[in-house]
Amino acid sequence: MSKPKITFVTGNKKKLEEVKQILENGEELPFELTNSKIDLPELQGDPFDIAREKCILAAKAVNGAVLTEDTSLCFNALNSMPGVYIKWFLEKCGHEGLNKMLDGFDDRSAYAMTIVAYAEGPDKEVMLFDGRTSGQIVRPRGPLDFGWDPIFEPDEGAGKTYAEMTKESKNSISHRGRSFEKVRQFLSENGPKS
Ligand SMILES: O=P(O)(O)OP(=O)(O)OP(=O)(O)OC[C@H]1O[C@@H](n2cnc3c(O)ncnc32)[C@H](O)[C@@H]1O
Ligand SMILES: [Mg+2]
Repeated sequence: MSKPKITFVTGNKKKLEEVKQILENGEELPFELTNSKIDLPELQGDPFDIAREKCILAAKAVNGAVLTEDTSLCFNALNSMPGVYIKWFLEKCGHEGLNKMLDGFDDRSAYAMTIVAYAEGPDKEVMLFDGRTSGQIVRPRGPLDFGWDPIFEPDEGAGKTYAEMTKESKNSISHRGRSFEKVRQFLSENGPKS
């Protein structure tokens, strides 16, 4: 019997790579994860409201079970900004600009947060799963191929930035790893039935 499908809707291929690794690591999943590259609108406001709205749009577009996720990078000295707007700050200001934003402060601490949203279909209840990792904003170190990884040094990363860590190490302590572990637990009991 074929497994029920869940579509992970994201326009970001690095996210997709990590999510596949996180979910494929460990016990076999009772569903098949497929991907759709629909670029969903970047909504504004409270991160949990954004995650919920994005998932509703994705479930309508796919007309089936979907996962979506939103990732924020929150600077404590700036009362959690840029937060959900990190995509635009990174694009416009770069790693150096993000660092400079904190140069007037003693506190360079930050946290990364992923909120995953799941809906079994359009008009179904949306479930949210969050994961957080605390760290420091540092001058860029390591490969430049995924977003702000080179400037985020997690407190549990033995002094390495996310970019300097292996994928396995990053996933084991990351905002995304933590949120998708909750998703795995939930879906192994409550996932779609074929
Ligand atoms: O289609 P979606 O899933 O929304 O993909 P996106 O790239 O638009 O992603 P977000 O809206 O969640 O914006 C988050 C920004 O942070 C970046 N990002 C997300 N996760 C990251 C991670 O684990 N490490 C570094 N950068 C990350 C990502 O490239 C974006 O610039
Ligand atoms: Mg986005």
